[in-house]
Amino acid sequence: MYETLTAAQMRAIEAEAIEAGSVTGLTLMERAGQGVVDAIRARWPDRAAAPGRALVLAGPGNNGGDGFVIARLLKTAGWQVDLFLFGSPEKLPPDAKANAQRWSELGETHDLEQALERGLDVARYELAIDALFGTGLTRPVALPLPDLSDGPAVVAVDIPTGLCADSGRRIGQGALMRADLTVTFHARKLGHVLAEGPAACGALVVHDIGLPSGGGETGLVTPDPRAFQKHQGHKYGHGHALVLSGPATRTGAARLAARAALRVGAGLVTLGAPRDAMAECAAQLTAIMLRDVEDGAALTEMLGDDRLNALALGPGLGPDRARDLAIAALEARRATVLDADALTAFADDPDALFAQLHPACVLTPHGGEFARLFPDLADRLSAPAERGPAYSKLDATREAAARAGCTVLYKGMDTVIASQTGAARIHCAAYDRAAPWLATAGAGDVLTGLIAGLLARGLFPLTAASQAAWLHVEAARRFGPGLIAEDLPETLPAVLRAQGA
Ligand SMILES: NC(=O)C1=CN([C@@H]2O[C@H](COP(=O)(O)OP(=O)(O)OC[C@H]3O[C@@H](n4cnc5c(N)ncnc54)[C@H](OP(=O)(O)O)[C@@H]3O)[C@@H](O)[C@H]2O)[C@@H](O)CC1
Ligand SMILES: [K+]
Repeated sequence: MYETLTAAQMRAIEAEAIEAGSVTGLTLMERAGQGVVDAIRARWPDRAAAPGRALVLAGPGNNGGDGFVIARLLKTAGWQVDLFLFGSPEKLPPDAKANAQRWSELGETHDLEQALERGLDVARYELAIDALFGTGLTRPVALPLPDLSDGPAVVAVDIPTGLCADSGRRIGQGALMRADLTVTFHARKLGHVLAEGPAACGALVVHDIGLPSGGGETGLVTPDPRAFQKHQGHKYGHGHALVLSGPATRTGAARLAARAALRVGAGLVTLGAPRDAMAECAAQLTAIMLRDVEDGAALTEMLGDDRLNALALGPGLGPDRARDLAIAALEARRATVLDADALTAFADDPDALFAQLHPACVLTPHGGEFARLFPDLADRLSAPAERGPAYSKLDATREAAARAGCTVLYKGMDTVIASQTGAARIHCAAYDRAAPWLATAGAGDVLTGLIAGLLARGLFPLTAASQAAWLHVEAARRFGPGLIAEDLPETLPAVLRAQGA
């Protein structure tokens, strides 16, 4: 699992290494600047081989200090470099000031605000370095920054200026410098993987500057093959998932979920459908079993069979059936995934749901469902972020999980999974995990089924939800263009095989 850091955690790691005497701030800054120049060379070898004009925008802190290092290294490599500083050279912190001094032996330091007033002609540059603000950004950037979108290749040092490193949100209505390439140091920050981060960063490179690992608390989900491997044994040894279906003509969502649960390795999967939907479901199912579950009372009776060890309900149920079944399901205290209508059904009284949830449950809301159950958290998340560190999707999901008393998987390109104990993971479907074809009808139902299947196999809720999120995206990436929800369970065998399952 890759760790992600907050700005404060990154500062603490850096300070500890410097205090221990293992490295100096100046060395770290040099390594950071060198890392950016190396990444530029790797990404644009043609431009690096025939260096043109480069624009370096440096800020008043150590991000600006990195900018001075980069200006020097680019100039030494043959680029014509123009450097503009926001703020005064005398007020730079010590390491940045030392690098400003070294730069002054090679080129001039122009005043950025004056240049912007006069009008900065960005079209003359092939490369622009954004070293204005990094992890130290705490308030909106009050600068009329030039639009670089049609001009030079833009490289953000550490994080695009204007983005909060802890939330990936834009601070205020201030400027946001979108980059083609972002080079960060030591580890990803939360802002690279949440909210607007991935869209603003372009490609992301993490450059090692020789700091010890550890210090972060939220990891990015990576596959755990042990979660997928199937040990020898009877089918009942791999669990029995029950997926509840909606009425006739609305059974597709539950059937998709059931198929995903079976493909991910649950020993048995049963679809529980109301009487009017039995014929429709029977015509569609083979390996998946079918039982008549008319209402909550019927479900309670059925759950007398304790081999049914994981439930999935929500997709296609309709709110009334969803509420009735959810109450019965939660009373039975089984591992249970609640999605879609099973969340919306409690929009008028979320506390009634929270009172019944227990630690073996997983809620899988998308943005709208999250707002219905946790309106105050959603409001905080959508209110403009005036200061950094801003309230993040990670903060909101953690609070939601604590309130619900169970695991919450808050869907999105930046899926956040948190348990009621505060443990959390992020699955970022961007950069080398981008899965644009996953935005398709029914994909969420498949995710519900994957979680239920892994719960049936005995995984803990946080692990089941995290690994399901990874499998879901991996299947979409493997299938690629033209993907529809039905393809996801069918692509799973190849995904699992590749993971050594
Ligand atoms: N940590 C590490 O290991 C390494 C870090 N390195 C580099 O250092 C960067 C972090 O440096 P940093 O802490 O000096 O912060 P940075 O982003 O340069 O901001 C500077 C100051 O600006 C201020 N300020 C804030 N918002 C503002 C606004 N809107 N408008 C005006 N001013 C504003 C605020 O000060 P304030 O005014 O609030 O006192 C803030 O402190 C990091 O991103 C990386 O590039 C590398 O060298 C390698 C090792
Ligand atoms: K920056």
